[in-house]
Amino acid sequence: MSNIVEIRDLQFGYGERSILSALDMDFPRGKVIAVMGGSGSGKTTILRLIGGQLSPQAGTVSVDGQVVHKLDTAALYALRRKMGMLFQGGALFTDLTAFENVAFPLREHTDLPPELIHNLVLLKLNAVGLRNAAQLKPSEISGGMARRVALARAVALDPSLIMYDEPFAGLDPISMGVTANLIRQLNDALGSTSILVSHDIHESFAIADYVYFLSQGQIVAQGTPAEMLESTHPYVKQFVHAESDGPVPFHYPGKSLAADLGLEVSR
Ligand SMILES: Nc1ncnc2c1ncn2[C@@H]1O[C@H](COP(=O)(O)OP(=O)(O)OP(=O)(O)O)[C@@H](O)[C@H]1O
Repeated sequence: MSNIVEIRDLQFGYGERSILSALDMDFPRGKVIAVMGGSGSGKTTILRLIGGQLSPQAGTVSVDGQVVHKLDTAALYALRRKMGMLFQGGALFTDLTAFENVAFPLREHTDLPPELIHNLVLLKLNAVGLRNAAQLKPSEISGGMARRVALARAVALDPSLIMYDEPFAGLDPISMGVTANLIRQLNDALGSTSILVSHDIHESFAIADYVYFLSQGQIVAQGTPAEMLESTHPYVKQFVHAESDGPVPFHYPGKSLAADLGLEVSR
């Protein structure tokens, strides 16, 4: 099957509040796919549905040909083993060294002998340029380096699907570029598929093969980064060119300013 993840006619809400509706998305194998949209548009919720932390009210999410919400606990656990996840903020265990952080999933999910774990961890740290920082703790490295350790940890088990939730948040421009390039390199070196949830147009467009734009729980535009840069869709234009007003209004809806200032002429 050419798509590692397929979302079909998906409906999801928290309680009564609908978050995603009639959602269809494809994530082809080997690609880096960006899911973009404003705060609260439902991006993280999509990752949680793919990871099976949430179940849809209707429709399906399939990963590797299996409908996620129909799996029993053992099958879901086995599927999750194929997924790597970089959570928002990419929090590391603060009292463990970079080495121990990356070793953690290997010790948790495999019975590999210690020498092999040792070598695998050094290879992962080497891939993110931090082999020589193996014995440092998060408080002893920069935020950008910590994010790279978190990347190494996310790919420790050679996942076939890697999900990144806002991997560029809080990084300086140089670290952002380094992180973006690493996401692409790790994807291609491992032959995996990456889903990148981000607000950051510049970094995401630089490495993504395909982009989905999500607004109010629906896909409003999709295509290659080049196609999205040329798009005349009002939401995409507002997002890509960082315009303050457009389909996403600058003003929180409500009374007009004139009404609030008592200047509205009554007819
Ligand atoms: N556990 C929850 N219970 C109720 N509502 C929630 C819960 N988690 C998220 N929401 C709401 O669902 C909506 C979508 O949230 P989600 O985190 O998927 O958005 P997002 O696009 O990832 O936003 P951001 O970029 O700000 O992280 C938001 O309005 C949020 O307030």
